[in-house]
Formats: sequence, structure tokens, C-alpha cells
Amino acid sequence: MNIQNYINGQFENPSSNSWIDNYNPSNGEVYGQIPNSSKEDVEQAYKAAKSAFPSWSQTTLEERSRILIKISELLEANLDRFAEAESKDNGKPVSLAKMVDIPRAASNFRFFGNAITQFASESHESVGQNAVNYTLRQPIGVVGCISPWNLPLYLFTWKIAPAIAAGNCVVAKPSEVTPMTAYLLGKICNEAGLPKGVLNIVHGLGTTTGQAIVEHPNIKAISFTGGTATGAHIAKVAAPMFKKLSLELGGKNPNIIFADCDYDDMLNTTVRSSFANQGQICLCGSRIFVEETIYDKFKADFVNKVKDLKVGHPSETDTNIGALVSKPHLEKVKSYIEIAKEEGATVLCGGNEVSVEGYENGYYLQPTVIEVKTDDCRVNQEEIFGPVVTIMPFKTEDDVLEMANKVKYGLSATLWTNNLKRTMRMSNQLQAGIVWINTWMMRDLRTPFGGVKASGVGREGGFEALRFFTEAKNVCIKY
Ligand SMILES: NC(=O)c1ccc[n+]([C@@H]2O[C@H](COP(=O)([O-])OP(=O)(O)OC[C@H]3O[C@@H](n4cnc5c(N)ncnc54)[C@H](O)[C@@H]3O)[C@@H](O)[C@H]2O)c1
Ligand SMILES: O=C/C=C/C=C(\O)C(=O)O
Repeated sequence: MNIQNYINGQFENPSSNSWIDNYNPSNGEVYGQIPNSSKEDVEQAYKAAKSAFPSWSQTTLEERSRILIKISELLEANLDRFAEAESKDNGKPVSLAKMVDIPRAASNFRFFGNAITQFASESHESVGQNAVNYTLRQPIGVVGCISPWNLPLYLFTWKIAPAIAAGNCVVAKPSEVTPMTAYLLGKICNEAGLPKGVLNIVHGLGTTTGQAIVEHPNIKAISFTGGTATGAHIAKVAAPMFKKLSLELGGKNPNIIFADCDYDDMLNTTVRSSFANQGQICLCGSRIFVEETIYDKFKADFVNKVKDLKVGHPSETDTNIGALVSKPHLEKVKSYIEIAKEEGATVLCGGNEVSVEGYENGYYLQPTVIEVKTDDCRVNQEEIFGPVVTIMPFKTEDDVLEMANKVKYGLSATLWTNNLKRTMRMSNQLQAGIVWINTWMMRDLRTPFGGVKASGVGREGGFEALRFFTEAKNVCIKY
């Protein structure tokens, strides 16, 4: 199935008529083509967005809210179709797409449809000077949204929904590896009555299409989620043009387990935080540190549970682990398992590709647990972004805190303990934008979301996102 760009409410072929193959990770076959869009296509999208802006930015908040909520309802009404498309494009179990990806994409629109009606700005009375200041929060104009392949529609809409809720018009690019649900979203936007040009979706490679969005002199803000190296490149291009930037980048998150935790809850959640979505979530706890008194027990129990996970075709209902997203990504993840062995670590389970009957060319890998001797090794320092976790014991709170913080990343951290004082001490000191205590990936869309250090700058979520997608203008009136 071929997909097209969505520009000015219309579906269009790329102007150069150049196309890219779209792969189905579950069987390794090409199942469609996507536009290999050029600078000209981005310019078309920009022009459509620019013409839509005067009217959209003046559309009442109630009307914007109504349209966003309508999009949300249409996504829910098409849940199965979207979940199947997401699973086919990405390799994730269809059950996961039905439970997480598509419902969350719908929630993103509903949440920001509601949030914009509650968004308010400040006023400051300059006491004794006969003056009052009020702050406007005006939409920026045309903004760019660029998203990755791991949670395709979920992360795409996490940017688009606040951008349009705040009155901007958007030029957006989903990952070229997983473009399908973004394409389907265009149809839903038309059905929901989103005015043409408010959202424009241009498909293509990062280095050409994505680059053209970032370089565009009149696209004034870029919201990007993806790899740290790409984020650094985007910052370099965008900074001299003084664009607003929100960068959600990689992670190498610690999962810290103390002996006093609720063991069964911790064990079940740790299996999820390690391998959900084939471990391809930036929030996955890929470095597991276990207090030494329960290390041997944990190691045995965890490995047993991981061995029970079923690697299989994404459409099978009993599949726990689907296919990795692409052949190059599979090769990258496998290369880290080799690196671990070279570094003297022990593969406790997994480590090999899986041949799924009938789908022998799919990109399947066993969930892999590696026991490392030290936190200084490459597998503990570099982002793998696949179904691979490491485990190692620790002695004291100070030791584990030091190791947890000794990576270049700082996205999230998970802590398992029932000790209140330790919880408070450690959550204050962990270098991360998000800390979960006795849970993982529990999301409240009002909370700030993002990382520190090489995990990015800026925060998404709630009013933080609406502030990002608006410019503050202070008006001072003397009376
Ligand atoms: N912090 C978060 O919230 C978060 C969430 C999901 C994924 N990630 C990170 O994303 C990475 C995996 O995703 P990926 O491989 O798709 O990342 P990526 O950086 O390769 O690509 C992300 C997006 O950027 C585009 N892109 C690439 N080069 C570009 C350029 N020069 N200019 C503009 N756009 C460009 C791509 O086409 C894609 O749409 C991992 O590192 C993961 O940690 C972070
Ligand atoms: O892979 C990264 C996951 C990002 C998740 C979110 O942005 C979110 O839950 O809002």
C-alpha cells in the first residue's frame, strides 16, 4: 500500500515522484512505498500551514477543543484498524498497540483539547507604579514536529495535539520507518473537520525531509523526539536561527531494586520495564541494579520469567515480544550482545535471533539478560534500545546512586523500596527528568515529561507543552 503526503487537506505524491520502500518487520517484506519528499514538498506544506494560520490562530478555544476531541473519538472508533496498521508497520504486538499506542494517541488529542480551554496566562500588578502587566500567550505560527519509530502515532500526536491546540499550524514528519498511522491520521483529521493546512504531514528521510523542516527559515519552533546524535545535529542547525527547540532524546535508565521492596510487584513490573515494546521505549529500565542480599534470588526468578516470554508474530494474541523495527536495528542490537561477550559479561538468557515459523525473514530476537561485572562497560553506558537488559548487584545506597548517575543520559529512573527516607533522598539526587517509585511508566499527561543531560532539553506534557508552543508577550499598561 502506497502512502502519500497530507498537504492542505489533500493527499499528494511527492513532487519528485521519488519513493522509499516500507518494510513489514514481522516478515521482512516490502509492503508499500512512502514518499521520499524533498525540500519542495516541505515548502508546499509550509505554504499551506502559513495560509491556514491567520484563521486557525483566531479560531475560538471551544472550536479548537471540539475538533481535537472529535479526532480523539474517531481514533477510538477506528482502534482496531489503527492498531493493526501500527503493529504491521512497527512489529509490535497488536495487543500492545490496542492497549497502549492507539488509546494513548486518542488521549493526547482529548487531553490537549481539554487543556487548551484551561490554559491561562499571568498578570502582574506593579504596585505603587500605577501599572499593570498582562502576558499574552500567542501561537508561534508554523511549527515543525519530528518523531521516531518506536511509539509511532503515540509520540507523533503527543507533539501535534498541543501544537494545534495552541493555535499553531504544523509541518510534521513521522519516522520513515513507521509512517503508516500518521498517514491514516490525515484522513481522520479531514473527517473531524480540521481546517485544511492546519496539519501537514510530509513523509521522507531525516537527512532530507527532516533536515528541510529544521532548516526552514520560517518554521520557528521544532519539537523533536529521537536519538541523541540527531538531536545534537538539529540543535546545531536550528540554534543560529534562534528557533525554539524541544528535544526528547535517548536514555539509559537505571532500575534500582532494594531488598525491602514489594518483591512480586517489582518482579512483574521489571519484566515489563525491560521488554515492553521489544525494549524499544526510551523509558525502559535497561540497567538493573539489585541489592546484593536479594541478588541471587532475583537473578533466578527474573531469568525464569524472561524465558517464559513468547517471541512470536505480532498478530498472535499470546505474543509477548514481537519483531524489532528493522533489519539494521536488529543488527545494531545484536552487535551489543557481542560487545557484552567481548567485555567479559555473561549472557544469562536469550542472545539469539528467533526463527518464527512462516515468518523466517522477520526481525525477531530473544529477550536477553546480561550479567555485567561493572557499570563501566559499553553495554551499561550506551543506549541499545532493544530487548536487552543488564543486571548487577550493589552494596550500598551511595554506590548505586553513583552508578545510576554515571551515564551521559538522564531520562528516567525507577526505584523499588518501601523506605520513605531513602525514597526522598534518592529521588532528590537521581539525575533524571522522571523518577518512578514502585512503578514504571505510569503516566499522567499533566506532568512535565523530558530528560536532563544527553536525554534532551525542554519538557513536554500538560501546560509545559502549551507554553512551548506559544510565545509569551508581556503588555505593560500605565494608568
Ligand atoms: N526521550 C524520548 O521521549 C524518546 C522517545 C522515543 C524515542 N527516543 C529516542 O529515539 C531513538 C530511536 O528513534 P529513531 O531511530 O527514529 O531516532 P532518529 O533520531 O534516527 O530519528 C528520529 C526522527 O528524526 C528524523 N531525522 C533524522 N535525521 C534528521 C535530521 N538531520 N534532521 C531532521 N530530522 C531528522 C528521522 O527521520 C525520524 O523522523 C532512540 O535513541 C530513543 O531513545 C526518545
Ligand atoms: O520512547 C519514549 C517514550 C516516550 C513517552 C512519552 O513521551 C510519554 O509517555 O508521554
